Amino acid sequence: MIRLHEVTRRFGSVRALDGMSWTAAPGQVTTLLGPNGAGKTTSVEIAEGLQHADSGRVEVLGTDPWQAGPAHRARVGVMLQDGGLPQQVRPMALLHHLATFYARPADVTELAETLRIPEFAGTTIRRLSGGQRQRVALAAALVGRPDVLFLDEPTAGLDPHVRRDVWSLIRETAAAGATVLVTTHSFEEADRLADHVVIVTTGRAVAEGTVAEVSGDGKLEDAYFALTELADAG
Ligand SMILES: Nc1ncnc2c1ncn2[C@@H]1O[C@H](COP(=O)(O)OP(=O)(O)OP(=O)(O)O)[C@@H](O)[C@H]1O
Repeated sequence: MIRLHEVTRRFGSVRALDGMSWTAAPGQVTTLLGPNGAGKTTSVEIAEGLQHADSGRVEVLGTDPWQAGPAHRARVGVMLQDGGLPQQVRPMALLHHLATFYARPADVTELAETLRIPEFAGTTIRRLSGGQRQRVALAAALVGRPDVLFLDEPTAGLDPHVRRDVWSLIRETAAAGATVLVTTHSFEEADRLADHVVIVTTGRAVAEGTVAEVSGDGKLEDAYFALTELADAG
């Protein structure tokens, strides 16, 4: 479970988070949608324990992530946009190495096959294409079989086959009981994946619920534009 309640975070005069509240439940995919600068990355980094909140309450797996120790962090998987991967290593060597950090890691061979990593297993990470690198970053986030998984735009730049496989892998991860949080700018991705949608703008959540609840009688896209334009005007 991830829970943010009335969280604030300032950078100088910028109020990145201005009373941000949302939740993400186990066994569900929650997608966070919102314009550039709305506060998605800041709220996710706070939930990951990489940044602290100025005020408000943050709880992940029953713990304040900023105070949490290594046992908590081992239960959390993170996929960052630019990967943060070592450059001179081949993908399988990296994944086998990461698996040794966990008590009950995923089956590395199976995980790699699902993400079609064997296609480029002989290439060092430095020489991979953006999409290939992203697949390795996703495998790295999943190898510890995390209870909470944070994915930042997981399918941006992926080809349609791989995107479809990544979507089913994300659904399977949630079906196995994990709390999965996905930030995205894709309405299609939110429609396909989300059990729960949160729309954020100017540092606050302005809607939260199932796709049907948030969309009302129209499409998710229409609700998004109405809600984010309304908040900007206010
Ligand atoms: N370290 C920082 N120093 C100064 N300002 C920051 C910092 N981090 C974030 N901000 C500001 O806080 C606001 C929210 O940024 P954030 O990265 O959370 O937005 P986002 O919703 O993730 O945007 P995007 O869709 O572009 O990734 C922005 O105005 C951003 O410029």
